[in-house]
Amino acid sequence: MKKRMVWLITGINRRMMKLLIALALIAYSAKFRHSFSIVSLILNRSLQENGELKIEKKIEEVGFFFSKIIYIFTQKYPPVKFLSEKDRKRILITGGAGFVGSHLADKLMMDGHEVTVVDNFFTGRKRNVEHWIGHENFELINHDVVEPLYIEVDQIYHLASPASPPNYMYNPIKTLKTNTIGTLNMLGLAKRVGARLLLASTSEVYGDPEVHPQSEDYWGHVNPIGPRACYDEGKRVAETMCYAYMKQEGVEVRVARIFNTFGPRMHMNDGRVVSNFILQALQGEALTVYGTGSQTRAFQYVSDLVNGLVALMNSNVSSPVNLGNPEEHTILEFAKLIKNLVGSRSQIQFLQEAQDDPQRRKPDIRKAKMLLGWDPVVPLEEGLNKTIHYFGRELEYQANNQYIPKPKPARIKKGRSRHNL
Ligand SMILES: O=C(O)[C@H]1O[C@H](OP(=O)(O)OP(=O)(O)OC[C@H]2O[C@@H](n3ccc(=O)[nH]c3=O)[C@H](O)[C@@H]2O)[C@H](O)[C@@H](O)[C@@H]1O
Repeated sequence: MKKRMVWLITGINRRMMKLLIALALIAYSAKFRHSFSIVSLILNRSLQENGELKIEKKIEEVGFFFSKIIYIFTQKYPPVKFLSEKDRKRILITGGAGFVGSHLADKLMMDGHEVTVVDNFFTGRKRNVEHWIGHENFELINHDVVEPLYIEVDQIYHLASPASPPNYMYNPIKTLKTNTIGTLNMLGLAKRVGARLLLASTSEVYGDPEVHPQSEDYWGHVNPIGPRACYDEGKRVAETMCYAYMKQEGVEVRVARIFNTFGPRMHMNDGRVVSNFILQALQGEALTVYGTGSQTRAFQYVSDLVNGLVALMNSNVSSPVNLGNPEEHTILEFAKLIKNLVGSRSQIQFLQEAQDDPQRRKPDIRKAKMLLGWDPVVPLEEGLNKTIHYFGRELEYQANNQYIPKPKPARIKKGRSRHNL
């Protein structure tokens, strides 16, 4: 009997507690007095008409309604698709806090996958992925791929490496380690967990090409001991490693040869031509053209590249595929275009030509078109305007933080060997 009484009292208390908590929650979440008075009205009427159970039900309903509204208004992440367990993949992006990696992370997250970003923040930045931090499908790991990594994943996008010439030349040994040991580690991981690996290779494997435009069957023209070799040769051996793991261990590999890419989230001090010219034009400084400016490049917007990477990863094409926009321009034309789009009065200044600078570069993308159904769709000017807008905002941000970045010149770190190899 005593036991039953205790049970009854605690039962009532539980119910009362629930009631009080629900009321407190509603009062807190409704925030606005007006909404709160409506809630009280509903509650008062219910109190008179129904018994305690009905009130409780009503409170739960109202509470649920408000929590839904609050969820909608306080949702801090970009919208994410729901994928069933069967379709949802666990995806690792090495270098995922970098320029391309962070855009890829956005796409895969919004498509509903579970994304793990690994970055050593050498050129990547937390700011690029901060909008996902705390999301249940997202994880950010501060890790250098030169060290082994032990996680369970289905797909690996291996992007980790500095990609801008001044950055990769800054510490060539580290660039080599990242592209060789780092790639071996990721292939080892892919083998252990049965994941598919996509290597972000580069148009630089073609070196200073003697064939124009460059198709995937061209073997390239690379100086193995020049200043760019740490990157060119590092990526070439990374490709070799992929195919060794494929043949010997049965690892599924995909190799994307990425041509010049630009867009928001390029680092202000990146040192590549797009960021340098935009920054110079916005700050009214001279646009620095290396050499005569007659060397050519073809620039693709980052969203096109990301779509190509995902299409390649999910295709059955294991041989290398070029991803780039074939619209070719001289660097001088490009300087004039950016100056016009910014509406800048900057001069154009001709500086010494960079050593081993590829003279002509343009992708042959017939393979990607045919096998992936992929084609770049963002026009150059549209992409540039978006990038200019982004850099304008970045300059404001930096100014508020009392830091005005300068475009990075193409030179090797002070104190290191300056021998011209
Ligand atoms: O943008 C990219 O995605 C590519 O950038 C670099 O390749 P590169 O073509 O040398 O890129 P930039 O440094 O942007 O140079 C492009 C051209 O502009 C010239 N340049 C660069 C910077 C500058 O201030 N002025 C200037 O005239 C360079 O000499 C070069 O001829 C990387 O090596 C590639 O891996 C990467 O894929």
